[in-house]
Parts: sequence; C-alpha cells; structure tokens
Amino acid sequence: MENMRDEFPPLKNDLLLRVLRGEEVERPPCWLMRQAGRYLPEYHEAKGGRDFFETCRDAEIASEITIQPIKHFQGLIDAAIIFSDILVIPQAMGMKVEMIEGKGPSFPHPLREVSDVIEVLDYKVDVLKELDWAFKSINLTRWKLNGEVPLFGFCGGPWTLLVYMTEGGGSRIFRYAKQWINEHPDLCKRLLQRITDVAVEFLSQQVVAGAQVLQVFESWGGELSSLDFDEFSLPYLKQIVSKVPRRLQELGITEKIPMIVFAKNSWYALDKLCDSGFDAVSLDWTWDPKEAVSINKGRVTLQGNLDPGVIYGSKEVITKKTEEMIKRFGGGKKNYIVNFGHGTSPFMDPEQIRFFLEECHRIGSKK
Ligand SMILES: Cc1c2[nH]c(c1CCC(=O)O)Cc1[nH]c(c(CCC(=O)O)c1C)Cc1[nH]c(c(CCC(=O)O)c1C)Cc1[nH]c(c(C)c1CCC(=O)O)C2
Repeated sequence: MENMRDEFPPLKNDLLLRVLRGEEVERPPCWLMRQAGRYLPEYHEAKGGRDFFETCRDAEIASEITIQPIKHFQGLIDAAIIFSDILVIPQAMGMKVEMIEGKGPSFPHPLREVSDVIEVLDYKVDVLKELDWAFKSINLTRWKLNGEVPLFGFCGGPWTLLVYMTEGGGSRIFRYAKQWINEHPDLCKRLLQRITDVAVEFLSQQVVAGAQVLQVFESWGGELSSLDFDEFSLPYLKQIVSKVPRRLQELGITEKIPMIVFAKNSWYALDKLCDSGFDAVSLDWTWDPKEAVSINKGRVTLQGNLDPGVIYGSKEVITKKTEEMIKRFGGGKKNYIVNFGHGTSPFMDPEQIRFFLEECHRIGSKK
C-alpha cells in the first residue's frame, strides 16, 4: 500500500485544497459533516441489516457509502469523507464499542475505576494491525472516487474520546468525564496522551492509505470551561497538528496535508485555535460568521456553519439564511468552506439538502 499514493487517478476537483492553501477561488467548496448516512435511502440499502461497525469494516460497502453523497448530489459536493466513526480509536485501544439502533454508541465496560484506565494504558496498540480495515477502505475509496473530489480522513479529538470512554456513550450531564478530570487530572492526562499518540499514527496512516485532507472532531469541546479546555483539549489538538506532518515525513510523504479542527461549542477558544497550527477551523452554528471572521483576521480558513435545522425550513428560508451566511463569511472567494455547524440528521429531506447546495453554488459564484 505504501507507495501507491502517486498512482491514484489524478484529482479533477481541487477547489477544497486550493482554499486550504489560502488561494482565491471561484466559489467556496462545499461538503457536509455526516454527508453519508441515514437521511439517504441508498445508505439503508447498502447497509442492509448489518451492524454499524461491521459496515465500517467492510471496505467494499464503506467505500460505496462514502461515495453515495458525491453521486447523489452530482457536482455539488467538493469532498468525500471516509465512512467510519470516531470511536474506532477506543476500539483499537482494546475497548468494546457497540452501536445500538435508535440509541447510539455504547461501551459495555466504560472506564470507571483507576484500574480500568491503567489497563487501557497497559494495552499495546498496533494501529496498522487494529485499524487495517480503515486503511484498506480509504485505499479502495480513492480508486473508486476516480479523482472526482479529494478524500477526508478523520479522527476524534482526545477529550471527546475520553468522554465516550468514561461515560460509556453520549451524555447530557457528563458526570463521569467531569469526575475523572477533577478527581484524577494526572491520570486523565496520561490517557489523553495515549489517545493522542494513537490519533497521530492513525491519521498519518490514513494519509499513507490515500487520505488527502484530515479533520479532527472535538465534538464535546464545549463541555469544558475555557481553562479546562486549555488543559485537557487544546494541548492534545496542538500535538496532533504538529506531530502528523513529522510522522508523514518519516513515512516518506513530503506533500503538505491540510488539517481542519472542529471543536464544537468551544467559542472561547477560537482565537487560540486560529493559532494552533490547523489550516482551518470548523464552526458550529452558534457563531455569527462576521464575528468569527473578525477574530480570525485571515489566519486560517473558516468552515461552517449553517444550523442543519434550516434544512427543515422552506426554500425561501434556506435561501435567506444561506445568503446571510456566505455574505457574513466575506462572500466565499477566500478562506471559506461551506458546511453545516454539525452533522446531518436522519430526518432530513435529501432534496432540501440539494437545494441548499445549489444555493451555495449560485450565491458563492456571484462576482
Ligand atoms: C461524536 C461523533 C461520533 N461519530 C462521529 C462524531 C463526530 C462528529 C459529530 O460530532 O457528530 C464522526 C462520524 N460518524 C460518521 C462519520 C462518517 C462520515 C460522514 O458521512 O460524515 C463521521 C465523520 C458516521 C456515522 N456514525 C454513526 C452513524 C449512524 C449509524 C447508523 O447507521 O445507525 C453514522 C452514519 C453513529 C454514531 N457515531 C457517533 C454517535 C454519537 C453516533 C450516533 C448518532 C446518531 O444516532 O445519530 C460518534
């Protein structure tokens, strides 16, 4: 797999990569978090009755699902993101994770005792072996994409993964994660460091396998106070962004691979994230783009940030809110990538999403 990067079909649409290099473009590139998934009827068809993680591990099906939104919205989406999940890192670290229909991810044995954490820290992780299916899936997807659009690799932010590993699933009150960082901060930092090390290797190997751009999802960032974010999230995000290029050099990849960070609801951290080394910062919908642009001062590309709930509105509402968004991001010809402020939901009408994407092309192309 190692030397195959140069042999992939040539990229036909490099809009996203040009924006991430800071170039001026004809219109902003568009892609959507969770653009593959349950709102698309063809997703259910491809997945059949299979388990979610089994679907991720099947390169043939995962690559098909990755490409579905690109085909469905022919010409309207400028990047693919590999069909997988952030929770494959805890799995590679020896933890069992199940996806329960209608409920979401669930860990039968979350980290509750100090000895549980020590056990995870003692577990020897072999990224290439444990996540071998992910690399195969990325590689196959690159071939099947045939250069239509660039392919994203991704991983979860260390803090977000610690939340899942301690809570055992999603949460509204974060009792365990908060108890851990306040009761055992040093042990938490050892765990965050281990997750970071695995994330660096995982992202780097995704690039070796064919990923052309990377995103880190710190989806629970906003649950931390500003000071705790500086202690339990930001240092690890910064390590990831500085260590991946070094690891890639060791692996013989000299090309610059752009990296995006999405720290949901971490509004207090925007200024620091603009200086963290990431090429782009993805914003949730609570931001007025204009305010984010003025804090950023052109340091990075901003990505976002339509409230995905707008998709439930009328076409007039979609047009109005899309126009406002693109205008407030500065018109979309530079330093801007269209996205939602969070993922799609299973209840969305694909035709409404199509209309949104068409409007982004129309409005974003205006002189
Ligand atoms: C927190 C998080 C997870 N996973 C992910 C995040 C970070 C982004 C975010 O904040 O939403 C990331 C993710 N999950 C998935 C992708 C695939 C790529 C894409 O299309 O964007 C990506 C990039 C597929 C998925 N991941 C999941 C699904 C639904 C699985 C199904 O078919 O039942 C998909 C398509 C499951 C999942 N996985 C996770 C949760 C909380 C859930 C349940 C959510 C729900 O029920 O809506 C963890």
